[in-house]
Amino acid sequence: MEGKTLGYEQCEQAVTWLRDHSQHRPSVGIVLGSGHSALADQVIKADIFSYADIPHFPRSTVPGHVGRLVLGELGGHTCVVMQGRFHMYEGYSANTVVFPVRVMKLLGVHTLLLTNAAGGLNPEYNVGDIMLVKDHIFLPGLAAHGPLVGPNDERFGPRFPSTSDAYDPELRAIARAVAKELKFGQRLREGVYVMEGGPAFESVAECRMLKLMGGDAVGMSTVPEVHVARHCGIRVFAISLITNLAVLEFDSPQRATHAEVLETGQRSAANIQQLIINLLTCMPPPTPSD
Ligand SMILES: O=P(O)(O)O[C@H]1O[C@H](CO)[C@@H](O)[C@H]1O
Ligand SMILES: Nc1nc2[nH]cnc2c(=O)[nH]1
Repeated sequence: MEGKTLGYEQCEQAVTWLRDHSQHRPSVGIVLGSGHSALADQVIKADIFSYADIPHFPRSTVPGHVGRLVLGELGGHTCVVMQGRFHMYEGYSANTVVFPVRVMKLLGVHTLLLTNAAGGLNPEYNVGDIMLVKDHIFLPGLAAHGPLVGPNDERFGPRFPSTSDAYDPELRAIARAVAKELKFGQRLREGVYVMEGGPAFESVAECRMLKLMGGDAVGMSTVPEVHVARHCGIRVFAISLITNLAVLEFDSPQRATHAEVLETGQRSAANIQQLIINLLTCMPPPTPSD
């Protein structure tokens, strides 16, 4: 496990560097999941930085995560877009995984949109469906392997944040309306995302357990970022692209592969991009209580 703690001062140093290198002052953050990098190509007046050049930023090690931060305009908002995220299974601590979200906060971001690739646990789901995340089960977090474990820095937020209201209902309602306009029909779902640690895909018994627990989709990311965003008062919206179906039958020949995850991501790129850009176009600023 990589051990350096990235705190407020390191966030400030990254922010100073970004402000020195870009005129953009983003109010919306976007984190792109496995195979979703192409959305960043839609950003206009883009300033593009390799993670390797930004102070304290970790490196992307997973195929489908390009490793660049893009600042510019998208859907009428000034955005900072992560073309690739970090995962705990890469050997990064939870604190490191969420560093960019805290940098976003200090950059002035008030709303965070997250995408991920996930396996469908809900038997009604099909590959290519898009699930609005309405809640999560944070398996590592329940065992105190989350980004808020350790000394609490009150400059970011309180010791005991609530998470029962993590996924903004107003943004989900707008996304439902946008999906209707785009004629997504049954491909638009709303459900519970389970985060497990990875990197192994689940066994059959594990998939059955996660489904019984109330999970609709399973992945290896997103919730650490959500915890930290909510801790520092950022409004959150998240979607899962169902890239594969969880294997729920013993002796099934079906296997999850990262290649299938990336292929489905490519095939569904246009839908994800339309949904996010139209959501941004319709998105009001947050109310003062957010
Ligand atoms: O959650 P994102 O980053 O989209 O990626 C998902 O896809 C990868 C597995 O194929 C894992 O990293 C899983 O978390
Ligand atoms: N854990 C997990 N992560 C995924 N990411 C994309 N598909 C899957 C999956 O089936 N399981």
